[in-house]
Amino acid sequence: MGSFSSLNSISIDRGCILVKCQDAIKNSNVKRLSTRASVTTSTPQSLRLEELNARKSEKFQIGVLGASGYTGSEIIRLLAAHPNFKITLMTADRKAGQSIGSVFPHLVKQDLPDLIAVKDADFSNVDAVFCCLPHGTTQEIIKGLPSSLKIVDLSADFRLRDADEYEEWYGQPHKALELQKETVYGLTEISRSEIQNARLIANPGCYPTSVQLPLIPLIKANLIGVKNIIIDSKSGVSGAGRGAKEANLYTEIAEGIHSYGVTRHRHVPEIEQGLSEAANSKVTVSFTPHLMPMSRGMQSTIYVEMAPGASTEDLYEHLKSFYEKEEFVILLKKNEIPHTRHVRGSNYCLMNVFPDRIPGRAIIISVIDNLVKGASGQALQNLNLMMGIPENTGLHSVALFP
Ligand SMILES: NC(=O)C1=CN([C@@H]2O[C@H](COP(=O)(O)OP(=O)(O)OC[C@H]3O[C@@H](n4cnc5c(N)ncnc54)[C@H](OP(=O)(O)O)[C@@H]3O)[C@@H](O)[C@H]2O)C=CC1
Ligand SMILES: CC(=O)N[C@@H](CCC(=O)OP(=O)(O)O)C(=O)O
Repeated sequence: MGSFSSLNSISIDRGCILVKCQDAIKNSNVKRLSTRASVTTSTPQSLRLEELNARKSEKFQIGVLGASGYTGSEIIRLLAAHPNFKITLMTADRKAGQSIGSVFPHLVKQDLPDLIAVKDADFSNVDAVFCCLPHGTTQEIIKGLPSSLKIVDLSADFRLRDADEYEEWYGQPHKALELQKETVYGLTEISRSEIQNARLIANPGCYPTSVQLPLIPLIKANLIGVKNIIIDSKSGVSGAGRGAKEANLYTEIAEGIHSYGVTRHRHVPEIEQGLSEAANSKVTVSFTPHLMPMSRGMQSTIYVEMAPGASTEDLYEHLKSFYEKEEFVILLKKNEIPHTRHVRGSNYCLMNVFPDRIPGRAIIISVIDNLVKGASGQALQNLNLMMGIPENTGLHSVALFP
């Protein structure tokens, strides 16, 4: 087992002891899964430290299914600086048989295995996988994986709890309903304790992440009404994946805004599911997504009715206290406008609340990088939790600016 050479500081963060060490992990022997250490007042501190010291030096073998796509390559980029996760298996479909450097030249220097087809993959030494595959395909593949594997699924296949709703929005019956029952929806800041103990995570969609992070706390606190929520969202083109067709060509997207999914987009039921759970009643929303001429980034501008007597100041103060201790969700100073260029390449969600000209209404703006907090970054946050290591491991990169 590997070990840290020195222990510098200890802190307690969201129920976990964080141990900061000066040196990187020295050895890279592979250990299998372990659980997260929760702090209890009855636990002898010395024992806990030993356990955490051991855990911080553990290495886990990671598979990336769909490594030749945008979210797969983003996982590889993030794991390049991860001390505990080593990618030992990578799959592709049409690109199976190729090296990662031939598919993504920016990754040529990474020490990684070649891409293989899922059917040829040996999972016997793999501890956990990120599934970065198209929805529909994913459920069949996950069904065939060993039940010992921890899985973070970036597709939409396990996000909707209602099988009929899945069929209605995704146009085919769900084929792995038994797995659906054990799935935890991985909006990290909202469901942290369930995620820690989960085996299979449905990583949220990018639009639903940008919308639910501000709205769920406000709905739970009864500060906004659940009627007349209007969501106007904009996404970078990478949101459509690397296999995107004509509609995503440079000539179609550059120098313009492209609305799509008007009146019907498959993220509507996912957003409504999360908000309805927060409200304990059925919530419906108006949602229109747009493609913007940028590679990555996402903004949701959300128009809400405030609860009788509530003010934008109340909404602001509630979000401030709700996210005060969170590393990746940041409520900006009053009047500061969130911009997508301030989250490019980072796992941050920036948000703010503004008064509407119409009395009783408020405008909320939230921004994320669709490939990071909207996909691979949140997926890594979740797997860190599932493996019992600090949630922010490998997620320290600040935004690329300008
Ligand atoms: N892009 C984004 O911003 C976000 C995406 N997501 C979701 O994450 C998942 C991956 O998205 P993204 O990376 O953008 O998609 P890409 O189209 O960029 O990549 C898809 C990957 O899946 C592989 N693949 C395709 N079909 C099959 C198949 N039948 N069997 C096995 N492997 C297959 C591809 O291999 P090959 O290259 O060889 O064809 C590729 O590696 C999707 O479900 C997407 O909806 C979620 C949040 C945000
Ligand atoms: C720009 C663009 O095309 N975006 C995708 C959503 C990306 C995403 O989050 O998709 P999943 O739900 O599959 O994870 C879309 O609108 O379908």
